[in-house]
Amino acid sequence: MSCTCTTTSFPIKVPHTLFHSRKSNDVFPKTQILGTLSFSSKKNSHLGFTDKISLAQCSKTSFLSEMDEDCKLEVSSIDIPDGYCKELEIAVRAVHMACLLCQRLQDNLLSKSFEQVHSKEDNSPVTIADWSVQAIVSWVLSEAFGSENVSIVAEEDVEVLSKASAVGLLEAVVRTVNECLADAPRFGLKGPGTDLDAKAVLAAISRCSLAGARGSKFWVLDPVDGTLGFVRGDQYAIALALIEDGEPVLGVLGCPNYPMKKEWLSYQNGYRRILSRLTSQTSVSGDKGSVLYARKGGGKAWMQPLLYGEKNFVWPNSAKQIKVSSIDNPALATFCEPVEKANSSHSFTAGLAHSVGLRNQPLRVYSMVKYAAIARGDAEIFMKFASAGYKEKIWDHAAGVLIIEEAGGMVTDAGGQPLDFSKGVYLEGLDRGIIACAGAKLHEKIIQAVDASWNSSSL
Ligand SMILES: Nc1ncnc2c1ncn2[C@@H]1O[C@H](COP(=O)(O)OS(=O)(=O)O)[C@@H](OP(=O)(O)O)[C@H]1O
Ligand SMILES: [Mg+2]
Ligand SMILES: [Mg+2]
Ligand SMILES: [Mg+2]
Repeated sequence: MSCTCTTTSFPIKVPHTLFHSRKSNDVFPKTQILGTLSFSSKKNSHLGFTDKISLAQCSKTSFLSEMDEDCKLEVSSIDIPDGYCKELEIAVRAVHMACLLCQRLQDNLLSKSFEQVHSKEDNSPVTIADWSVQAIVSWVLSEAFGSENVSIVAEEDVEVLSKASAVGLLEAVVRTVNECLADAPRFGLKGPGTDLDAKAVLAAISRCSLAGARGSKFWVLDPVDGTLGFVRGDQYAIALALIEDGEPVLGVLGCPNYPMKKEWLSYQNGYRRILSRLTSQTSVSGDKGSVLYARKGGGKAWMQPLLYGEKNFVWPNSAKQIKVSSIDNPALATFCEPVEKANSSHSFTAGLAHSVGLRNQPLRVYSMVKYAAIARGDAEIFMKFASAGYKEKIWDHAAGVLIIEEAGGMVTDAGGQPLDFSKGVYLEGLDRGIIACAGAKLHEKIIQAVDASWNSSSL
């Protein structure tokens, strides 16, 4: 069964009449093709031939070579294989549910001491939210598609939770997971019926293994990206992507704290006090928080506001299309970058900004919310130049990259190459840094500025 997307904004809307002349080259602009096109040719108002072709052929006129003269193509439908529709819907429902959970957790984290924040071996923070979201998303995907059909790569593991000293922490995670899953029917998801015990919660977390990153099709999850931002009452994201044959094909990015005003995004603007007053109890839909998503080749990216109050989630929950900004003048463009200097060189990007002619102060934002800002048109550039030894993980980028690309933007490394999600857990071969842009003009200027200044940098 395939879902026939007759309203997709894929390079053409269907039904659609195309005039094809034998002299033209491509019938359609080159696109990432996912399905088949049904059409009939019309020559002098009588039907010539009908055909179903793989959309990959559309970028060549070979399939029209039999045409003996100019003709009209009546395109009747575009079929995108079902494999993406159901998976996208379940992923969005799960991330939406996890966003509301994290809002509640962040609200009460801010009202308590920091004892709920733990440190991992690499000294990065991990909280009840990270473990709980990983357990919940893992459980929901396995329930929806059968655990034998689901492979998940995710950031967290059960090492800290399994320690004898972590009994209280594990109990808190189990309680949090069950409270959230009890609400699953509100999101159109099947709940477990009875509470999961500690063993089932640990199994859900640990079934997400790094080994899955070598498979041909796997989910990749960052349960809380920007945990630092989460514990500081600021921005963070829940990032879920589906990777097939080394490329992200679905991207879902939950941004529970995304504010209604873009200037509130920036850490140094100190709006987190205002944001923290907009708690999950007092907020209404649209106040703060959204879920962004896209499917490869869909040609569109979408954003739905978080649900508040007792309303039930109805797919696609008043989603609206988002597009990158059309600003390509550096003097008007805004760039965003990580908050932590340890995660990206602020001095190097300041030099790039100066040489490219960027005038606006950088938006320093935690997590993949930076990707969301580009996809929504709230910023034009995201730059990250981590220290030489740091290896970027696929869960920190997969969802955001696809959403920006389907919103009309582009993401490459500093050499202009796409990020490579086909080499396991890390973005192997990344050339110097990550540059995401709303458009090619700004992107080209930044690439040139990096080349011009790299040798004099200490990176
Ligand atoms: N040293 C270093 N260099 C580069 N990146 C690092 C580094 N350390 C951590 N990380 C990963 O970056 C994730 C946070 O990225 P951000 O872009 O949000 O950085 S920042 O939080 O704004 O500083 C953060 O994601 P989460 O762990 O999910 O929070 C880290 O995985
Ligand atoms: Mg982390
Ligand atoms: Mg992360
Ligand atoms: Mg994380």
